[in-house]
Amino acid sequence: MRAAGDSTTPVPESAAGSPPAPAPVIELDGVSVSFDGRPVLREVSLRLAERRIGVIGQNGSGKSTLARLLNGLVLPDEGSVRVDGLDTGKDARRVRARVGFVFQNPDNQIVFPIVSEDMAFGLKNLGVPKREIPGRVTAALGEFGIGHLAERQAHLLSGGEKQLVALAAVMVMRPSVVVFDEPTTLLDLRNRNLIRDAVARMEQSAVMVTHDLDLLAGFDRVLVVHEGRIAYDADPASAVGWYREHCS
Ligand SMILES: Nc1ncnc2c1ncn2[C@@H]1O[C@H](COP(=O)(O)OP(=O)(O)OP(=O)(O)O)[C@@H](O)[C@H]1O
Repeated sequence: MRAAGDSTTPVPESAAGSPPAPAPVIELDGVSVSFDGRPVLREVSLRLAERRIGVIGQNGSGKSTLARLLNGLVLPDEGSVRVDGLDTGKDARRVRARVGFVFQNPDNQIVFPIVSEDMAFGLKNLGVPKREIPGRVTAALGEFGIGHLAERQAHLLSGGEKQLVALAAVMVMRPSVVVFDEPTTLLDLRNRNLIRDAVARMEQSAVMVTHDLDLLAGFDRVLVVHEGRIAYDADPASAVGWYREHCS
């Protein structure tokens, strides 16, 4: 087990050359969640402050529910979740501005027909001045090497292109942490590697739920969720080793 904040991974430099802001602190305190009276997460307490955190575990163990708690998509039945001190239930808007969420299926996330319109919509909602929006959209698409998709119809893109657009649409909002729920499940090897490399380059913090254990190489910390509890919490090699031994 390791304490939060003892990462030894070098912190990436931002595009401007200045070090990024410190990773936000996410605190879960005695969190339990049930669906239809069935417990899914049980008394989970965690302090998450590392830049790269993986979440692994068997199907149905509670990983997505844990991920959704982090930006208030799911609220705890008991206990609390705080992001830099903001309660995910009471301060939902401010929490969502800090914590972006990339869904497994980008179709759940892309709303507007044209890629640039979809990205602009999120910025308008955030209250970003109109004159700044095109520049931010262009920069975010360029960051992921998909500037050429700006005027394309989102629903006609390939699965990998859609996933990159969904990631850019979250990143354009400049969250300080991005939660990924199985972002590579629908992708071929090339696009899976594109996502892996994009995540590695991100200056923001990332929490990633995945069954693709190789994605977690170089992460600071990996949580193993088992039957609704954090069964193991360690560096990637130890956590993956524990998971293989106890959960296969
Ligand atoms: N909104 C919901 N309503 C009812 N049950 C739910 C809901 N969300 C999740 N569950 C149930 O909670 C349990 C945990 O689901 P969760 O999606 O968190 O698991 P997971 O570890 O992410 O699984 P997987 O690896 O299969 O994606 C499952 O039994 C699931 O059916």
